Amino acid sequence: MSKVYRSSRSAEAQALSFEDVVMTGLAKDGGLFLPSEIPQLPSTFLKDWANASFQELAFNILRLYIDSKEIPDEDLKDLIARSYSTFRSEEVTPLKKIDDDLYLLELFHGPTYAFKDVALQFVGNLFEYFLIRRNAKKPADEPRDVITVVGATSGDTGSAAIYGLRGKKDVSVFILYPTGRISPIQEEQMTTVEDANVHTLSVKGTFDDCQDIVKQIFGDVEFNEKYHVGAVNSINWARILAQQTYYFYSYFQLQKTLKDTTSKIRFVVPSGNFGDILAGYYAYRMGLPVDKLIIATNENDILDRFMKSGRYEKSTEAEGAVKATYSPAMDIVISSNFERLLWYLIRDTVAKGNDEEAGKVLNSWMQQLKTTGSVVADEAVAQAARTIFASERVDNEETVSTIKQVYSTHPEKYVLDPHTSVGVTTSYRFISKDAKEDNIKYISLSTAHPAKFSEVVNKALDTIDGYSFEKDVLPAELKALSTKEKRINLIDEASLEKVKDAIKKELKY
Ligand SMILES: Cc1ncc(COP(=O)(O)O)c(C=O)c1O
Ligand SMILES: N[C@@H](CCOP(=O)(O)O)C(=O)O
Repeated sequence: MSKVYRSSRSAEAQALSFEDVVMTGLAKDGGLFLPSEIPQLPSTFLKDWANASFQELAFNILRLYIDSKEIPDEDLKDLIARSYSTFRSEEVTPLKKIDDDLYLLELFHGPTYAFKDVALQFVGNLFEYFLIRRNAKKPADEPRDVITVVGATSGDTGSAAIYGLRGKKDVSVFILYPTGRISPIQEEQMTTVEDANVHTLSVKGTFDDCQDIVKQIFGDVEFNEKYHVGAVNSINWARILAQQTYYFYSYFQLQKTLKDTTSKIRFVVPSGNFGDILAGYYAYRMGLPVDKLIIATNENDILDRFMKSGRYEKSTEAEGAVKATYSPAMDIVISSNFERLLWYLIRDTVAKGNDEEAGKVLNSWMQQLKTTGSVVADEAVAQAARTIFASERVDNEETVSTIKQVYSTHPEKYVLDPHTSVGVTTSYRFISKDAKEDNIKYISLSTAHPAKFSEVVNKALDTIDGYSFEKDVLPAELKALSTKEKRINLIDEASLEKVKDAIKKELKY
């Protein structure tokens, strides 16, 4: 059972608790925290867990990673119950049949209509739980423990983090987003929240610039000591952990629908920062019978190129600049969580099972990536990735045409969001190559509600008779946002100092 965490870049194992890892976010050496051993599922889990609710499954999985001395059973159950009581679907993440071989895992039934809610509702409650416990032990004359959350978003993490943390005592939230590169509804979701502990910074630059500034803030010892910086991005291990539940839940849901336990199950995941699919990798390593994890990228295709060539490098076009695509939340060049996967792959191959050596090799690769923009992985590492992962790249035109095709052929006129469409396009490419006797079923992750991306959805569907965005797609709750006042704080340059100054100005200490 894994209870010890280490940094992906450090040679030394650090005996860190789950609480340390969650509250610290990023390791001091710039690496990501990961469990050195991945816990294994009980041998009877396929039978025992098959009929569990989402909440029961979440408990079973989290319990394998979090010691009951750190969070007792009763408290963990309460955290889980509160985190998923805010979802509009009783199942939390229901499965929807699209075709005989294709199912959509709808992850957008939380407060902000994006998959991030599944983890960030829980992470918000976790921060609060740890802070209440820490402060309860403090004498009245000592300063209270606080946390200053600093996060970067390409649109969805920001609002999900804000809705997970708004109004929470001793927590301040600062979300950086790239000016003009998120959808209007995403900006409204973040900037219309009135709680005094919530702040947004619209930064002139790309998501990668924002993510880079956030990582630099974590590396700033003085700033960190004063403000106690915390992470809501998927660099925070708790995000990856909480996302594992829906792989298990959908696996069992599909098995029940199929009544044929011999089917192979593949997950297709629209990917950017690699946090969502990485949760699937942990589920697989724990023992969930997954046939393949398929990475679906948009035209920002660093992950697809790695899978095909073993080279992890920024695009050769325009010095690796990010492209603005129809699936903007995935407009990311460097996928921060890919580092966690590389650590396991390196350890299992070139480092011959040695944790310290894996950290050393990965550290040198990450330095090389930073300085030259490119790393060539050992063939053994690339091969190890290919044993479970596959990938495809989807362009804007295909994204739009799949939205149109699914709407036109599905009996309920199902509307995909553009990120989900990248996954569905990828799924159809695989399905077209499968033989019937392969007996493969695809679960494609639906990562956001289509209403968040009106421009692309309308581009696909506007010419179809009878289609109406307002009537068929837009929930009243999101429609109401446009009438609220936005608080926009512009940072005119992607500058660490300017962001730090903006945070200091708001916190006033
Ligand atoms: C709607 C949507 N789909 C897909 C992704 C990609 O997920 P990940 O960054 O975990 O790979 C994101 C952003 O993270 C997103 O917001
Ligand atoms: N697509 C994300 C980018 C941040 O990714 P994260 O999973 O690391 O928080 C977003 O929508 O903000």
